[in-house]
Amino acid sequence: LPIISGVIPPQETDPADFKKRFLRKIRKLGEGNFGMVELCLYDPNGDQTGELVAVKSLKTENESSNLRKEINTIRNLYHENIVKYKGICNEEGETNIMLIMEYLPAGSLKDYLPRNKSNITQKRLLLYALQICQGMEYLGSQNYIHRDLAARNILVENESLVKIGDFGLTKSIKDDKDYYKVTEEQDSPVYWYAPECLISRKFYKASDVWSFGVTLYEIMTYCHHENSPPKVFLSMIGRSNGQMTMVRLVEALEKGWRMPCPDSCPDMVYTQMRRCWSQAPEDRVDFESLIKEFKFLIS
Ligand SMILES: C=Cc1cc(F)c(CN2CC[C@](CC#N)(n3cc(C(N)=O)c(NC(=O)OC)n3)[C@H](F)C2)cc1O
Repeated sequence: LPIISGVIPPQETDPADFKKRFLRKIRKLGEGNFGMVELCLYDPNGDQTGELVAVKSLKTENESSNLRKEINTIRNLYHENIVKYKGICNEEGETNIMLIMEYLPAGSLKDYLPRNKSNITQKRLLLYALQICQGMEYLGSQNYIHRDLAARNILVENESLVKIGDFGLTKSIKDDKDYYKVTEEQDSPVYWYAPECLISRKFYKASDVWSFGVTLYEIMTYCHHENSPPKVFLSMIGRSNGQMTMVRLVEALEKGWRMPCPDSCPDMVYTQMRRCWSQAPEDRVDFESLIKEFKFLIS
């Protein structure tokens, strides 16, 4: 039979391969040390019928190895509480690769909670806490340590679903060690860091549990800027210059000082925070136990 004329088989195109010429920058969503995340319209038909995506790119090229590691991390993560990888844009040779992710217009909990405080119940806050623990338990099961868990990196899909949205500092601990040793001097989010991270720059999965406790504190205060962890710590340790701040923070934590129970936060929830903030990593609760606790508190 002659080939039916006029029927051209669709070109086999890889949906994860984004062409730079079809990416239209709309606005910046965030800024990091070495790069940024921008809202873009991917519009191959050139008629505004394309889809909105979040694009992470680098300011300088020398960080591309970090971004490549982040891409290889997020592309292999499949969980409802982890932001979806969509693909990469990798043209003009190998230099400036870009990570394309799904766009969640409601933004992070840091944006969402203060704006919607009046119609978010405490039970809903505990649902978000549960979902973050479920995403983190999955991340740990893949032998990754997040190292930057905070409300600013949790995205809101809708009022009943949140996702871990950024993996810029995530490290794999696949080989023999059970910790990651910080090498680069990032201006680290010290107020979310466990003592062992501040003292020996070692990150364990239990260090992510500590950061989750700080994130839970943010959630229970609806991310109100007056109660932000930096403000609360600085009000306790007093203002000082950069280096001294770290020293005073470590001293306060070693003396057992912890952030106080936020107003209107139930004791049973504050108890979970304190279980995340045990001085020794091995004494901290794990995400599996936290999931059971939040399921009970929500039921
Ligand atoms: C190069 C490194 C680097 C650069 C950065 F800008 C940041 C900081 N950035 C992280 C991604 C971010 C917050 C999260 N999670 N976000 C993602 C979405 C989305 N996928 O929709 C979104 N949406 C939104 O704001 O809608 C109104 N915000 C926000 F851009 C901050 C971290 C970095 O490591």
